[in-house]
Amino acid sequence: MTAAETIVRFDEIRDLMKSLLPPDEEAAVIARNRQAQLTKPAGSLGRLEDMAVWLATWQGRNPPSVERPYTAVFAGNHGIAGKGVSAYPAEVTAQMVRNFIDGGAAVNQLCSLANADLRVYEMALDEPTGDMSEGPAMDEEDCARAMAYGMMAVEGGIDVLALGEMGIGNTTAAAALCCGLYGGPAADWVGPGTGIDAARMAEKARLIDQAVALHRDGLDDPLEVLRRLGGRELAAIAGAILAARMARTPVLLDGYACTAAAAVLHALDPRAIDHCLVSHVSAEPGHKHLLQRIGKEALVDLGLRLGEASGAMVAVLLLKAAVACHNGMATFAEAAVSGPGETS
Ligand SMILES: Cc1cc2ncn([C@H]3O[C@H](COP(=O)(O)O)[C@@H](O)[C@H]3O)c2cc1C
Ligand SMILES: O=C(O)c1cccnc1
Repeated sequence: MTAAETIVRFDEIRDLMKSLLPPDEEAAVIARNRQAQLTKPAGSLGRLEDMAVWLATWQGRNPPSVERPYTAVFAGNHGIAGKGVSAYPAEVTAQMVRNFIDGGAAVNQLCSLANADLRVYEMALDEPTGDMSEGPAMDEEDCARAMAYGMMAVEGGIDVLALGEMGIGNTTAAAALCCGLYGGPAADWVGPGTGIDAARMAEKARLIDQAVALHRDGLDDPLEVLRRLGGRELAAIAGAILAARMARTPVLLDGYACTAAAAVLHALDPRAIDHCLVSHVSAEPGHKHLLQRIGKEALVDLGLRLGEASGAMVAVLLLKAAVACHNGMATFAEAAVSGPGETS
């Protein structure tokens, strides 16, 4: 495999996409069989059962474990933020990075609760990407390097990788990625983000429509969509998802911005995000449409619209619940409990 630190071109990313590890079907069968023997009516733990089987399948081992969750939050700044698309100023990105380091953000509290290591990856915050409504957000090297940076965040020995982002203006980038990948008017994909009013939301959509029109000749290629309409933190998320696949590390995606980054890989090859679960459905309205496009159902709907991997961390807690039951419960035989239709 190409060493991530040397990647500067999309062709190198395309090469990596050719060697996606398949699911470990043997691990999946073992986990599913175990679920069938545990002391509960068949299927009664619902999606907790699926989560345990998913974890075993993509970790490629039984029993699956969630002792070492790792949370990566990528931070980037966006040229389009200068056009008033967010309720908050661009400085907040760097200020929130400081807050993450000092332990004061929502994601810090959730990581403490889940016993997860949190790492924040700052990506050239003083040099925002280009304004997509006037030109490409990034050149190929900047975008490929951002993806490679995300790949390097994936270390060995991680049980599950929770991904998140921080970047004022990035719900605009997320909506633009969706428009670029799936088409439709931007109004179908935009939302209030940090809390803009209807007039600013209309302007947000107008700017995205302008950007998509400007870049229309390059939008057949999902990596070009990412380069022209995305952002560094979103490219890094895509890179981290890809590297996690190579490392047999299951991934929990966060909200709209994070899923939009994953959708770029899905557009390149629908199998590329099979090892990812969508943690929650964001209150950002485009997220629901996006989940339909990529064929995934979120674990929960809590009305979150924060980002930072906050929803992914709630999902880590659910995953811990799933694994505790899966690994710790007695089987019918062990507990001498009669199975369905058995008489004692
Ligand atoms: C204090 C604060 C903390 C945040 N944590 C995540 N976001 C979230 O809001 C931003 C996206 O919304 P928009 O596109 O409207 O700018 C991202 O940085 C995202 O992670 C935050 C935003 C703020 C203001
Ligand atoms: O769902 C998200 O990713 C989201 C929503 C609002 C603000 N920031 C992120």
